[in-house]
Amino acid sequence: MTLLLDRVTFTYRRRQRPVLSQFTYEVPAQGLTILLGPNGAGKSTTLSLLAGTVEPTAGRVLFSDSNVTSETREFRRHVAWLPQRVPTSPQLSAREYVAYMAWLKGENRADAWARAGVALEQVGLAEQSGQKTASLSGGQLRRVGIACALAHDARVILLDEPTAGLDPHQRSVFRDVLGEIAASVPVLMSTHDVIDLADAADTVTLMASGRVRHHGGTKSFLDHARSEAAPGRRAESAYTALMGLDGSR
Ligand SMILES: Nc1ncnc2c1ncn2[C@@H]1O[C@H](COP(=O)(O)OP(=O)(O)OP(=O)(O)O)[C@@H](O)[C@H]1O
Repeated sequence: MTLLLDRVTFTYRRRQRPVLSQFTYEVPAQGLTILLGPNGAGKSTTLSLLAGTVEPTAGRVLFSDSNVTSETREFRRHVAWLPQRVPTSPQLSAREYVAYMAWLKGENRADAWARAGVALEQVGLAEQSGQKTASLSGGQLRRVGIACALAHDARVILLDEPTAGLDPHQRSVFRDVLGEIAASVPVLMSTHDVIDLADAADTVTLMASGRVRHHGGTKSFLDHARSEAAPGRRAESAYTALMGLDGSR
């Protein structure tokens, strides 16, 4: 599996300056990659382009060497995508909703229903699976969205700030789930939870102003931390140093 942006330029309507310009980025083919960066860095735009939900102004999005814009159906079957705002159907129960999304991704009805049950269990929502999505909390809805990403045969999983709105316990549950999933399917996720997740990631990509500022294994990211940083603060310290927020750039 390869999924990449090849010299992509992207400009939002009614904006003059492109958010991304001649931007090339390949999703690492294995493990968990976290996409870090300040607000407005271009993380969501990058993920939306990789997910095929927006089209580049110029350049190509390639999935296993096929141009995504021309192979959209096949591509959507194999790419799981959780946007920042999880779209739901309030009249459906959590399980019906997840099963419906899996069916849209090409699972047959029986498999979609079975997989929805397993995915909701994975995200700790087994007890709420019969509840209408309209009655779920924001954090629970986010977990329903994560379950949708897990309920079909994805070859790559893209998650835009999946931990936003989760309480500390659920964040740690999610981290464990993610570790299990990323062992077999590559996962790229954006996050602001640097401290929580940098240690769990295999690869860290740091974006700023539409460019990759740092990309590499987690160790090489953490090596940028100040030597006096406490063990629990190394990721934050590395982020600060690489962003030049400590006056080093
Ligand atoms: N729908 C839109 N229309 C116009 N401009 C947009 C739109 N969405 C994002 N932008 C702009 O594009 C730039 C990149 O935004 P993007 O959401 O990709 O950043 P981000 O790194 O995901 O930020 P955050 O951490 O706040 O989610 C920002 O300047 C933002 O204001």
